[in-house]
Amino acid sequence: MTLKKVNPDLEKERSTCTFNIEELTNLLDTGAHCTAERRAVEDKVFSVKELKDEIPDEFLSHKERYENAIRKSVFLHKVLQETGVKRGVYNRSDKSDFRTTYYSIFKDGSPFMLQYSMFVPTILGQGDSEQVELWYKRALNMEIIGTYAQTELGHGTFIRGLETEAVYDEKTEEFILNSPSLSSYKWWPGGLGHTTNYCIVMAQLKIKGKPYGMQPFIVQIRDEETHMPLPGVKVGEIGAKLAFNTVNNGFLGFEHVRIPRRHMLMRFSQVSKDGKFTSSANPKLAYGTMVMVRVTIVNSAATYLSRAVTIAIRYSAVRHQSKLKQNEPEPQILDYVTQQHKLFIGIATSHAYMFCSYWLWDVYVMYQKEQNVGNFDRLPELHALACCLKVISSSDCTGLVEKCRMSCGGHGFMMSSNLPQLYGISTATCTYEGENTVMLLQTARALVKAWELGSRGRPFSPTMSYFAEKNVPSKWDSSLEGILNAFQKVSIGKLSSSVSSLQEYTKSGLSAEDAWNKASVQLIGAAEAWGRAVVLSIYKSEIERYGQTVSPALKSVLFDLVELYYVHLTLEKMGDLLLYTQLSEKDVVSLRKKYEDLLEKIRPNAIGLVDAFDYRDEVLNSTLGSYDGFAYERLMTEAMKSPLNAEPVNQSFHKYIKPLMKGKL
Ligand SMILES: CCCCCCCCCCCCCCCCC/C=C/C(=O)SCCNC(=O)CCNC(=O)[C@H](O)C(C)(C)COP(=O)(O)OP(=O)(O)OC[C@H]1O[C@@H](n2cnc3c(N)ncnc32)[C@H](O)[C@@H]1OP(=O)(O)O
Ligand SMILES: Cc1cc2nc3c(=O)[nH]c(=O)nc-3n(C[C@H](O)[C@H](O)[C@H](O)COP(=O)(O)OP(=O)(O)OC[C@H]3O[C@@H](n4cnc5c(N)ncnc54)[C@H](O)[C@@H]3O)c2cc1C
Repeated sequence: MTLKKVNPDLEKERSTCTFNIEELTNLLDTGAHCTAERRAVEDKVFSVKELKDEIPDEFLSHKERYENAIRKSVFLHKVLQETGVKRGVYNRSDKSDFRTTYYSIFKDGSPFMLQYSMFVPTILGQGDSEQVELWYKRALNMEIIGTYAQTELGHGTFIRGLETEAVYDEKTEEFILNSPSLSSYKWWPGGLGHTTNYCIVMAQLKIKGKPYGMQPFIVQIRDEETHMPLPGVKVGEIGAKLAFNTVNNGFLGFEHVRIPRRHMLMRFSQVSKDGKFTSSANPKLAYGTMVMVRVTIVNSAATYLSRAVTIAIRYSAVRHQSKLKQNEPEPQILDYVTQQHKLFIGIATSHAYMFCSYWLWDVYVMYQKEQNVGNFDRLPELHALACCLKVISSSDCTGLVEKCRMSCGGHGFMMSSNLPQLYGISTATCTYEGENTVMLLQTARALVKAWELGSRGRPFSPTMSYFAEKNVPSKWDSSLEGILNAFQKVSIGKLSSSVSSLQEYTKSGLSAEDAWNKASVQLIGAAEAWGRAVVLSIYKSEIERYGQTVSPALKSVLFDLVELYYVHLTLEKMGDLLLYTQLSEKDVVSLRKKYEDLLEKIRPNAIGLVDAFDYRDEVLNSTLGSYDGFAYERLMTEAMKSPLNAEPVNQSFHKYIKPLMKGKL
């Protein structure tokens, strides 16, 4: 099929863009040098023919998909090694550490994913210098391939309830790993099924019968030559899932498997040869990898959404349907304001979380530096931020990815659109690395503690400082500052009500735990409200900061999106605002008009805004979202790849249908 260069609809759209697309790309990539570096890596990666799929993945069997994913993972590793990309070392954004490039090769994840995302970072974060020297090099060279094995069949959320044991035997200076029950089997770790030969096992340390809490151990599970499971190791794959079907998530059980003492990662806690335990300065340091991954999820969530919204907006610009005016041709569906309502918030939300993720990453890096000199003061706030922003970014972005899929009508249901797969990998972020409700409850725990300490005169940490302000009623103000203040009032109101309920429930005789459980719906509301106030504040302040360095044309568009985000959220959360602020019906009417004006203002820049995410066709992997906009041609080309289309009549006709038709069954 010969294609014209670009669909005229998209050509027209690109001509109405009011800002410099490259300037926005550089800003989103955290610098022009990051864009250049990313494009150079992409040029290299996408020129490798072995990394291209001849048959779409969805037409392969489960086993074939796994084998194909392994083949590509190996080629990709080689290419990334040649380009000098540091695997296992995170950066501020998915794009600048090439996660996005990496994942464009696998629509459903890679079996090496956990090697890079958690195995190597845990060695770096939890190993002492000697252990890092030994294991990091081996892992980087792929001499060993590992995963992070924490979750068990019986427990994921409740880490203290994990059952896998590591019992120290001082006679042999070894730990004995054991899985005492079916529910203690590790369940979920990526790559564990048939890919990894080592793993970090989080297990309950016991010395002379005394428990010392969960600690990380590096455990060999397969022979380095034959890849056979080692004696006492029971390992396999957990089966088909909603997504992540090429990640090779696995199960693992131990029958008294012995490992050397120095295989416990000992940066923070140590066990001496004679079985003396030295505790870390803060027992929660063993949970450090989870904090780091939660921080990175905020950017991943924004990136998944930016891919989905690019596909949906490009498709909406080339798709014509129905009639707006009787005597005119069918309009582009992007001209329907309801379509703009579904999609433009996707661009703004992606920006909001991207800019917040850069800020959060900087907070994390700052904490790391302080932690290295024994200062853990920032950890409680960082933990609360990582939990809460992980939750609202993953749930908002996943909801909007699904909205993007539905906004493409029937074609959004096609696997070749890549929207179902994007939904799959996005919704997984709501569960992994801490289930979202549980993470909100962790956030609420930190907020209630801060509130109670604050009421006794203790200072609030920076993102909670507004708790100190008196919640006095003031006139509604629709400026950005006014809306931010209003959301802070909602946050204070919800937290204050939750704390009152907790106090009332305990006063009425409930235990602290029962009171907490009874008030927990309110508590997760308070946690979410704090997260909203943080995101509104950081998104605005980051754009104000960048606004001073970018061109006036770009600054104006960036603020259109900030305003859209603010007004959209105000209308969405109207109930809360009516309860806790002076918002009136008149204000709502004028905000609705403001919202409609903003959609109209953003409309000419819609394609420019998604082009600025700078996703090559190979990254989007979508029949609907390609840069040239030839969606129908691509849909047909992909349909022809269905194995059923290889022959005009399928054998099942002769075997079953014909006898049925002839009444000969
Ligand atoms: C680089 C180039 C090449 C390209 C390749 C790139 C590839 C990279 C791809 C990257 C993509 C990323 C994909 C990642 C894939 C991830 C796959 C998934 C992995 C997992 O899911 S691993 C398992 C995760 N599991 C969890 O998250 C479990 C959740 N549960 C918990 O975290 C906890 O148990 C809890 C938070 C629920 C707490 O439970 P509990 O009540 O038991 O708590 P405690 O009583 O023990 O403690 C409460 C106090 O401790 C503080 N606390 C809790 N957690 C932390 C923490 N992590 N840090 C600091 N402090 C913590 C609380 O605040 C409490 O403090 P207080 O003072 O007592 O109030
Ligand atoms: C795609 C994917 C990849 C994963 N990869 C890995 C991996 O590589 N390594 C690894 O170790 N793990 C991995 N996991 C496991 C993951 O971390 C856990 O599934 C997650 O932490 C949730 O724990 P759970 O499954 O035990 O859920 P549960 O805790 O059983 O949650 C079930 C329900 O109970 C509720 N609930 C639980 N506790 C509470 C509470 N205290 N208060 C209120 N409600 C509660 C939850 O809100 C939820 O509604 C992965 C999971 C997925 C889906």
